[in-house]
Amino acid sequence: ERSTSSFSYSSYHTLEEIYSWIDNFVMEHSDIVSKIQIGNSFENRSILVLKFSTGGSRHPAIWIDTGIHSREWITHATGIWTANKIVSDYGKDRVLTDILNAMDIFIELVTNPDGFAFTHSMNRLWRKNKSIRPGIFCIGVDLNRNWKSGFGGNGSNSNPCSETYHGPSPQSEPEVAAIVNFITAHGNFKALISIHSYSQMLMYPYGRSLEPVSNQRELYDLAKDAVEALYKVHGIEYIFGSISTTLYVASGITVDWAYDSGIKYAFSFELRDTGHYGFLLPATQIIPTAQETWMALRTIMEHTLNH
Ligand SMILES: O=C(NO)N[C@@H](Cc1ccccc1)C(=O)O
Ligand SMILES: [Zn+2]
Repeated sequence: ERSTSSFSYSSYHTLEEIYSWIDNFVMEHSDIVSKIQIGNSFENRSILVLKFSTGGSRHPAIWIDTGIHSREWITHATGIWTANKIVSDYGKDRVLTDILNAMDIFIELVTNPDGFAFTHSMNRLWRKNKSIRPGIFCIGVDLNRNWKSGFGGNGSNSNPCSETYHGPSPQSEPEVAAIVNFITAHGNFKALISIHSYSQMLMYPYGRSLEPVSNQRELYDLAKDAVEALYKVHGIEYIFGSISTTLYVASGITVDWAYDSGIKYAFSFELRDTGHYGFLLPATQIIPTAQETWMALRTIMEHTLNH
């Protein structure tokens, strides 16, 4: 494909189609978007991040990742629509324009490229990455258990055959190490949003313990505003709260690492639905899901800009 005009935002796409869309998208919006390769996956695929910036050297930044769990296809699709929404609304939407005039936005659309390719080729419900190690007879690490913060704790599993296997050590997986290195080197991230599906929840740290974070009240109020903005679009109801109290205890997760690294606005979404279709959400729900999720993301980014 030579342009994004033929790309269907209401369909699910393969890894190759998404990477080709990224190249066209960057070419068509080179004034505001650039592509950064932050590393390579275990099977040596490029790990790509879209940077949205209106200039400046080190603007305070916002991180969004989708697809850390490869079977959660609605998240990549939502990320792609969101990327296009940002370039479409810049200069038109006052709030977004203010955000991008002062901050940079980084979106990693395919955070687990090896697993994503595998969901298209062999196993639609694959969750983990595809790492293999000598003497270990099950494949893959849960990339949402491989982070340093609380690594190996309750709500992660030391059995390599488990869907929540935390891996041999923190950041052992190249897909996690690439993000840690990038965000740490940048040093000026103010918000991180890691997007999963499904359950219709908006959550904040901690996952590793029931202990409230220091700015818990602020995160609660912000999550409440965000899910109200989401609800107004299509009437979809989200619940919200800390991960450990809203969902379950989970250790070694992205948002706990982000929070402990000083990123005080750290959130994790669980997008549609509540289990009717689950991971197999029909493509007809991609755009409605992305539209409502955008209003929540925009609320979180606006708050980050103003605090
Ligand atoms: O995989 C899913 N949902 O996608 N369940 C998530 C729930 C979750 C989400 C965010 C942080 C911690 C835990 C998991 O990794 O267990
Ligand atoms: Zn997930």
